[in-house]
Amino acid sequence: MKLGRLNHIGVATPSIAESIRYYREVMGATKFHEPFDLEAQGVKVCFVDTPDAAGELGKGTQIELIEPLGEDSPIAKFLEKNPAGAQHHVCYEVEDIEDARKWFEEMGKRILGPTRIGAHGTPIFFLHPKDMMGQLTEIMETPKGDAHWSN
Ligand SMILES: CC[C@H](C(=O)O)C(=O)SCCNC(=O)CCNC(=O)[C@H](O)C(C)(C)COP(=O)(O)OP(=O)(O)OC[C@H]1O[C@@H](n2cnc3c(N)ncnc32)[C@H](O)[C@@H]1OP(=O)(O)O
Ligand SMILES: [Co+2]
Repeated sequence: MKLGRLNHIGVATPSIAESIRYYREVMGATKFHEPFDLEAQGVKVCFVDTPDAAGELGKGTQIELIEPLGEDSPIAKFLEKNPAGAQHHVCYEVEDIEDARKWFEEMGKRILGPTRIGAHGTPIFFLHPKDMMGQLTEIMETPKGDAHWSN
């Protein structure tokens, strides 16, 4: 497996509305995507764009704001421990999600649940933070047709 780009940083927040204000007013962010509910994953999601190396918005790493949705949201307990919100996970891209799953399984890393469709509409899975140097790690298959794998 080859490490791909850092697709997003997951940031848990008690309020996406408040976080949007923060990223706009304090951090000077300008590109906010429409928040949406991801019921199957128990979160409300809002992507905030950061510029890529050329200063362009649209291809750079995103901030993924996630707010608990429903009773058994997987981030509810995390927010109890971090009531103001906190950096929650990182998401790296890979070329082939099944190849990546085998790679980590063979190393004995705990994969949290089945491979499923994530917030970008592509297959993802999570790796337990205790097996990943303390970092909850999301692996996401690069959207097909994304030229960056060709270079
Ligand atoms: C998929 C849609 C979207 C996308 O990008 O496509 C998302 O990213 S949605 C993101 C929300 N979904 C998930 O996080 C799913 C995977 N997460 C889990 O399965 C759980 O959150 C889990 C297993 C990581 C933690 O479970 P729980 O919240 O019940 O907490 P525990 O007390 O059992 O945790 C055990 C141990 O891990 C430490 N921990 C918990 N969360 C994190 C974290 N985000 N980063 C680092 N460490 C974490 C926790 O402190 C416990 O450690 P201990 O030393 O035992 O206290
Ligand atoms: Co994520």
